[in-house]
Amino acid sequence: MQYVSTRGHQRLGTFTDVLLSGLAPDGGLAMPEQIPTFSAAELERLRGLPYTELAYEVMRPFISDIPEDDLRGLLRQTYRAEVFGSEEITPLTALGDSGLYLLELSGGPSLAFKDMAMQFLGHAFEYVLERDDRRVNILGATSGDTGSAAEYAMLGKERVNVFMLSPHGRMSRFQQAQMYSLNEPNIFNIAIEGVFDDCQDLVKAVNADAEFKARYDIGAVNSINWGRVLAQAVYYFRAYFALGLPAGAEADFCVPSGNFGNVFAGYLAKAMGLPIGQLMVASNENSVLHEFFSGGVYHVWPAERVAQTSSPSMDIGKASNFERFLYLVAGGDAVQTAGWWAEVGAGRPVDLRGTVHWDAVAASGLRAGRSTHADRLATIRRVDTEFGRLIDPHTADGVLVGKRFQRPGVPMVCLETALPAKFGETVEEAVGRLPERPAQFEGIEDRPRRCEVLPNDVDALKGFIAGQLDIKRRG
Ligand SMILES: Cc1ncc(COP(=O)(O)O)c(C=O)c1O
Ligand SMILES: N[C@@H](CCOP(=O)(O)O)C(=O)O
Repeated sequence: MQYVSTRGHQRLGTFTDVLLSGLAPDGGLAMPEQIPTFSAAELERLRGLPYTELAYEVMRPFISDIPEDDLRGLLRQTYRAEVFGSEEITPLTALGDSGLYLLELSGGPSLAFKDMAMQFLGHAFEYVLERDDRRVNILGATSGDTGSAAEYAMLGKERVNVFMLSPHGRMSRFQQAQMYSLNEPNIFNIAIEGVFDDCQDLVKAVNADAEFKARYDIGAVNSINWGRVLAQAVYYFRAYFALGLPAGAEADFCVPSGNFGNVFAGYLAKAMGLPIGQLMVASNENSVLHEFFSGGVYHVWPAERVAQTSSPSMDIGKASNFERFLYLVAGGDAVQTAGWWAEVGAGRPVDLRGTVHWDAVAASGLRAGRSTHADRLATIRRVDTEFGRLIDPHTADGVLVGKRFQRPGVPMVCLETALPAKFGETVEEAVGRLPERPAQFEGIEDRPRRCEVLPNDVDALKGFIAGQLDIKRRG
């Protein structure tokens, strides 16, 4: 399978090439040249497979440059009960007989769904770097969960350094502590004076400097990395089969969304033939995606408009992966996508109303809803009271929107994207008690912190990266 850029049909190589390179040289995102599909009979063959086997079947068509046995080995190394807390890896739990289900994705080391793909990336990076005798310096941006998942996945990996940008003071105390308390020679935490979108723009700006990128072997672990999206698609298949529906029957999914990576992975599963009906995008108060799906205009929000909310990982005004979705809406027309992103880059709206593209959006099954702080608290409280289940604020955004858009007789699977322990303050506000936290995280907020605060300035960031790598090189 070959990959191309969303902005120019530039050939980017095979899976391991795009795994290591992150953004395309033209600023676009990597997409497979075509999306392989499963027939109804093939889908039936996947029903009941253990997680690693299912992951192999879903991912294999996209990965032509890792031998079959090696890929199976990487997946077995990744998806283990000891790492994800259960043999099922992603258990599906019915919320009573409400027709709502929780897909549990947060049993991994950092207590958020990001581990599902990031653990795979950790093993895959190590495999490819050893095979090719290379090193990579990962530059990432986080609004709270990608950062810790990436750092836990890359801890102690000899050929990898992680430089992780986070918005200064905008994550939960637990999230900050998870990252900043690490004291490892290959992990560098950098708090940027800005919002998540500023952090992500810095990542893109560094990637746009081809000379710097090549000299310092810059790589990516955000969902701009195709490996993330691909590994995330697997659990949609898993959840669908766990519902035990008759062949071909539809299920709906609701996905708490910020950077549009998770829900795009669901769209990929749907495009591969999984019978997903509605795919709900649940936003918080930063409802730029809701604006698009309800009105047809995509107009990114400037940093000043992005509010600090109680589902902070979704405080995003410019959703990276949305570019992949619009590329598919345009039928893989990279020139059209590049045109739209020139508008986005200039801060202007992309208006699809009345166009064939808007018809394609309507046919995609994606819909959106949004939630507020009060909704979030009420949903956490209701799910606790009615179903005896404590959920985190992001999952609550999803459950609220999922319930709103439920169709009679069609199961609605809500993705649980983090454990409540990460957001104790908000959960306590909702139900009057703190959530349980795993023993290894007791007192984490009191541990010493290691984090560099930098201005929102690309040259300052490049200087920091170059300086730290020089120090390491000199030993
Ligand atoms: C807990 C949680 N929920 C939801 C999201 C939104 O997911 P995505 O950015 O893939 O849309 C994130 C961050 O990505 C998150 O950390
Ligand atoms: N919410 C994310 C933001 C980054 O998303 P990604 O999926 O593109 O890595 C976070 O928690 O960091």
